[in-house]
Amino acid sequence: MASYLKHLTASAPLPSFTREALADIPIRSLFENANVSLANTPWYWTAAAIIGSLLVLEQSVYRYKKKHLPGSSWTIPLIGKFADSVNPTMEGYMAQWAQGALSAISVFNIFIVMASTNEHSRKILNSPNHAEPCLVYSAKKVLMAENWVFLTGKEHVDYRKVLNTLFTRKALATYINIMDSITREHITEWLADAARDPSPKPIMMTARNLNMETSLRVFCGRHVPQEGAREIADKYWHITKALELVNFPFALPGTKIYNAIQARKVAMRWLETAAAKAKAAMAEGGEPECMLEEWVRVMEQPTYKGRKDFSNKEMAMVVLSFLFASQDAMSSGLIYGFQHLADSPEILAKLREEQYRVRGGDVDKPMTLEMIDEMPYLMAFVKESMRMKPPVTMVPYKTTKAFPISNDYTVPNGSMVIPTFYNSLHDESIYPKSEELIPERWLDADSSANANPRNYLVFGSGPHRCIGIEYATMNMGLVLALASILMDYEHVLTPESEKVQIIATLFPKDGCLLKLTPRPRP
Ligand code: HEM
Repeated sequence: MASYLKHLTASAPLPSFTREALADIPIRSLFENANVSLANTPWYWTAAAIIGSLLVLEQSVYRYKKKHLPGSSWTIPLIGKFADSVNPTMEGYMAQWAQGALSAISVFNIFIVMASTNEHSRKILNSPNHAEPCLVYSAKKVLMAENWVFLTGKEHVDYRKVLNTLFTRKALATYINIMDSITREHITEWLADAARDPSPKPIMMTARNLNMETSLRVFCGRHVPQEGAREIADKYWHITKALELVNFPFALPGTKIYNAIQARKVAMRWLETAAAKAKAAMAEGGEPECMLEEWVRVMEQPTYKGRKDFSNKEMAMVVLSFLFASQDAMSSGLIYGFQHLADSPEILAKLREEQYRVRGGDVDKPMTLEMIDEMPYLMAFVKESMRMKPPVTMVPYKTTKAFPISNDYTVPNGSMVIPTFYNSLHDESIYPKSEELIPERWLDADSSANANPRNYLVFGSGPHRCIGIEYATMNMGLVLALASILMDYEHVLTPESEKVQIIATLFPKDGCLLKLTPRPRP
């Protein structure tokens, strides 16, 4: 360290880049004489001068990049708004969005432009030549750098074409049987638990566990044994915690990232084995019963033109990416779905009426895609519930070149640029009474909600738009429908029920306390 500092004597002139950058800043006088020789100055003054210069440089670069955008006119040295991002709150985000269509912040010297309007958010999502998704820093370590989710441009488009075949209507028809039976098993367990202890309980983990088992079975079928499914579900929480927007960046033992990497290793072992077993099962013939088998079968078809040489590891990484992308968002959507229904008895009554009508009163009838087609109210509710509380409120992107995002502002290359969805989804001109839950707005073909699909950014937009939309909405609809005809559920309100907790996605702060009882059959 000492020798390093020795080389950095203040007798050296500041690099020209630095001088140019500093020329723009109001504290210029500090640097005007920066190239005077200080050869006789003690090293600690030299070090102090360098540190001081770097701190001033940090401020000036921030102000240079920020230009006229709203946002603090200076940034906290080194860490910036780190403290705010450790415990993000909806109120904090809303205050940021209220600053303007575009606003600036800096965290750990990463310059960030936040977009709060529909126009700017869509522009970011639909400008692949200027910006690409940048999952949180830890994501590459946790999901592995070679995972397809980190592909961009043509490579991404080609890979995604293959994966789109896993979400066709034919494939979804296979998955819905799995969803139906697993959901019924879980509801039976929930009711058995409630019979043993009728006190209200948060459904936070209950819903997460259901989603995890459903997804694992949909993706891997019988190829992940019960023991593996339990182990993945138990460890998965570590992955969720490591993927928060801001985290300690090094994978030292005991840190969230370290724990998440260990959890991923366990999951990958089971998922790779599942991919191998799915290939073997399809080689023996038979109809696909899960996504991995569907994938193998699609590749065998004569009409299939894409890649065929997917290794077990690659297939496992895709499943891992789906688990990662689905688990938190779908759980958030489901938990708010329960909360919204329990708090809106009129809506719940309409949803139940539709269920009994389409099922002819038979609550044991397994759900099919054709039945879902006849349940517009259910699906309108799911859509509206996520409009009110979008599970994902923002997705970080990074600029790959200078990005002229508006007439008077260009986001510098290498910045983070964040499209946000909340304002789009609560725009009073598109969604009148936007703070009210009104599923009917989606049932009227001429409503402003339906006339402006561009505003519905719950699943993003552009080349990286969510691949699992149909699967996610269908699963949420199915769970809420079955829960509503098989159970009565009462939401026990607490002072935290309306407060939002952000764990990557949004959740009610009290975890949504529900009191469950079996519902008499019609
Ligand atoms: C309610 C549930 C869900 C919500 C709200 C949601 C939301 C999102 C959003 C906002 C994005 C970013 C889009 C963009 O950058 O434009 C995304 C991407 C993605 N989602 Fe979802 N998602 C959900 C469920 C799922 C499920 C169930 C799966 C998998 C089966 C999934 C897989 C993915 C993948 C793989 C991507 C990245 C796509 C790409 O880069 O091409 N998501 N999702």
